[in-house]
Amino acid sequence: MSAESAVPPELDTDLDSWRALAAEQQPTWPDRDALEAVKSQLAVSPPLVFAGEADNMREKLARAQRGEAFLLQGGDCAESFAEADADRIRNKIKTILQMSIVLTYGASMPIVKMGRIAGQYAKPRSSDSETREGVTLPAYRGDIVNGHAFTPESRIPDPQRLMKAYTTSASTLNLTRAFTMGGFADLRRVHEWNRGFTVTPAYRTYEGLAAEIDRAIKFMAAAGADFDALKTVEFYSGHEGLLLDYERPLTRIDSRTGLPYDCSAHFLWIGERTRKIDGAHVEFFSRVQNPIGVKLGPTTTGEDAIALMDKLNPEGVPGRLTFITRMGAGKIRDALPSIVEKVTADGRPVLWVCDPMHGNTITASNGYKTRRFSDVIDEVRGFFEVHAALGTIPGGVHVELTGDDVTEVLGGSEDIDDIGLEARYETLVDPRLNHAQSLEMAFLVAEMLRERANA
Ligand SMILES: O=C[C@H](O)[C@H](O)COP(=O)(O)O
Ligand SMILES: C=C(OP(=O)(O)O)C(=O)O
Ligand SMILES: [Mn+2]
Repeated sequence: MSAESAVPPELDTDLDSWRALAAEQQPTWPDRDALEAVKSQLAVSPPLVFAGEADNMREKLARAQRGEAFLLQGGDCAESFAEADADRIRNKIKTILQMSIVLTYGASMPIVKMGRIAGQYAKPRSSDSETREGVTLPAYRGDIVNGHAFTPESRIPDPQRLMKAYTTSASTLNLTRAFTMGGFADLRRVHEWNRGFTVTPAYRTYEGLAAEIDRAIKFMAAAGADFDALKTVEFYSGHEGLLLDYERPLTRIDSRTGLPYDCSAHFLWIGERTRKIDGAHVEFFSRVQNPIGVKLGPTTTGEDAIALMDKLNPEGVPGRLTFITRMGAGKIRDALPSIVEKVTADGRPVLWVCDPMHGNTITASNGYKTRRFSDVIDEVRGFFEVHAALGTIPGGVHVELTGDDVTEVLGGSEDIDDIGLEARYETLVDPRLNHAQSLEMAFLVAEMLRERANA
């Protein structure tokens, strides 16, 4: 018996029901024996998260559903093994902490913080292959599958990468936990989170806000407040639940409840390309207890959304299901209302989150895959407008970003143009907001949240 099937038979059957269905976007592993060996190894490796943490997160997301909190999720489009180093992880965490403080302070709203981090290694692609200068090779599908280098050897799916994804996720999560629980995230260090970044207009605006927070904290200290609660922050991990050869072996039976949890992350989302109602991904994630997200692109209908609710959250458990809409700035105002209306009429709760990145991808004149900062902001604005018009709750944003000083998205206060993209275009798949653009976005979203609160 393989280690992967070392769970009670009745649950094993449930967790493997997806195997009878079509699983899109999976690699063809050439070495099946090596794959089975790695899956067995993963199945006996310690879980990366504790099921109780996923339950806590579900409760936090339920608050966001009710408009009592707001979700901020950010991180790379595709994490890479080579870049899972301390500096980059710290910059990413600092950027998300800074954004969240801007949102908390600007909108007087608790922020649920989640990275696209510690597992965001598998990528769905539009095409199975990539052609450069007449040479065609299999597409890069994320570091968990194959290498980014454009050579035949590197593009062969290698099962050993599953184990490397697990160990790199473990070390990334370990450092993330150290930063967020070990004193670094203490609210009294708000200034320090800005150190080391390039001085931009957003950096200066943040300094001003940090000074105000300092003054408020000093005032509260003088008034005798107890600051123990400010020392740590809850930070959750999330990634696209795409590669079932990874997610299934990391799914464990929780000893407290006897129920299955995917212990590769707190939160898993199903992508736009794999959300078919009768597909393997929706079937698999319907069986685990974690909070689950589904990306909804512009072709989604209200009926699709209800079918997903029937399958993924039939009982309407608060916090269980998040719809991450990614329509495009030009489409959201037309495409979103009918979906929200249908879901609202159903009555079961969902958390509405806006991904303003994936519907706004364009190709620059010099060939770079990019996005306009103005389109990103316009999509978030459209998202807030639609929810305001319908009296529903815009509950969060989901963003591709990095703490590094890259040049991948057009615009922002540094006004990056087509040629400017050439300076530091480093992403492996999709363009990310850099540090300054991430802060600018947080200031703009804080304003939108404030307007909503005052409406
Ligand atoms: O991150 C999202 C998708 O994996 C990505 O946008 C697909 O990109 P592609 O169209 O270049 O394959
Ligand atoms: C693949 C992604 O998005 P989508 O499924 O929305 O295209 C992603 O979030 O990287
Ligand atoms: Mn992406």
